[in-house]
Amino acid sequence: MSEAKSSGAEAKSSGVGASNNRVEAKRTSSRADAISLEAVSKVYGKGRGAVAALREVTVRLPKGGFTAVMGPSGSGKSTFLHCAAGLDTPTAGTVRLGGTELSGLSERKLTELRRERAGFVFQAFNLVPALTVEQNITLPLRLAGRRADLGRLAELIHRVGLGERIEHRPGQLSGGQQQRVAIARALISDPEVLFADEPTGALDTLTAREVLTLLRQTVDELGQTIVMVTHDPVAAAYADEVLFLADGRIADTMYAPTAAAVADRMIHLGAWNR
Ligand SMILES: Nc1ncnc2c1ncn2[C@@H]1O[C@H](COP(=O)(O)OP(=O)(O)OP(=O)(O)O)[C@@H](O)[C@H]1O
Repeated sequence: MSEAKSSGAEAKSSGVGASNNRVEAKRTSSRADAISLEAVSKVYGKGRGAVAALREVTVRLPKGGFTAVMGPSGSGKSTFLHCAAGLDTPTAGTVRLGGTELSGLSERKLTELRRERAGFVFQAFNLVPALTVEQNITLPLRLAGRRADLGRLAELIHRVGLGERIEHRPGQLSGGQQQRVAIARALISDPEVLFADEPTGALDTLTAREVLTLLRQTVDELGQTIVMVTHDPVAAAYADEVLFLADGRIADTMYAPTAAAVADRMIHLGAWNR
């Protein structure tokens, strides 16, 4: 993130009142939604042992937006991401990905939708050790029985800065390089949404910033939509919008976040009390 964005965002940092006004404006906005959740609840288990991980969450995420999801441990962030991405099924409510309602889909259709319309980046990179960088990046296409668009492949390899490394295997790369391969792999099928679960959780500060800058560039230059779960206020400050979850509900929304404002909000949510 540039200093200019950082200081500009500081000035625009929203209090709860300001953010509510913006939420109001967004509800009437005509921008198409990449994802929408309506009254989504998720309960794990049954009876007295049941845990409500999400409680009637309603939110719309615009196409081309970068949304960070934050909240105390156990607040429902992973469950939110998994339900939004069709990796988990809500107990109640409706999830739409680009207008397609997920609840009506068979497991086979859901798998197809995830493969063709969503990209995933995880904390642990999840690359295949025996495959080269290029083979890892094109793996989702091969699994779908499709050929790589060579122009897109070259553009992505250049974008993630791994032009010299395409024949290398993950074990020969640094953590940051591996995560950049994972990002290229997630983008190769031109997904409607890139879902990232703690993408910088295993990286040192400097490498994390490079990865976050790369994610930010895909939003600014390719119009990519990103939803990213993170514990890190600095990472959240790369997003356009931060959703704060607390006890399975959206407790607040912040636009043009700064690390300081996000950290402050997290302190008020009691995120770091223990
Ligand atoms: N498979 C499961 N079975 C039972 N309870 C679960 C399951 N998955 C999550 N939970 C519970 O649901 C709640 C929300 O969990 P979730 O993992 O979504 O939170 P989180 O905000 O991502 O947490 P963290 O920051 O610690 O990763 C927690 O109380 C958790 O224990």
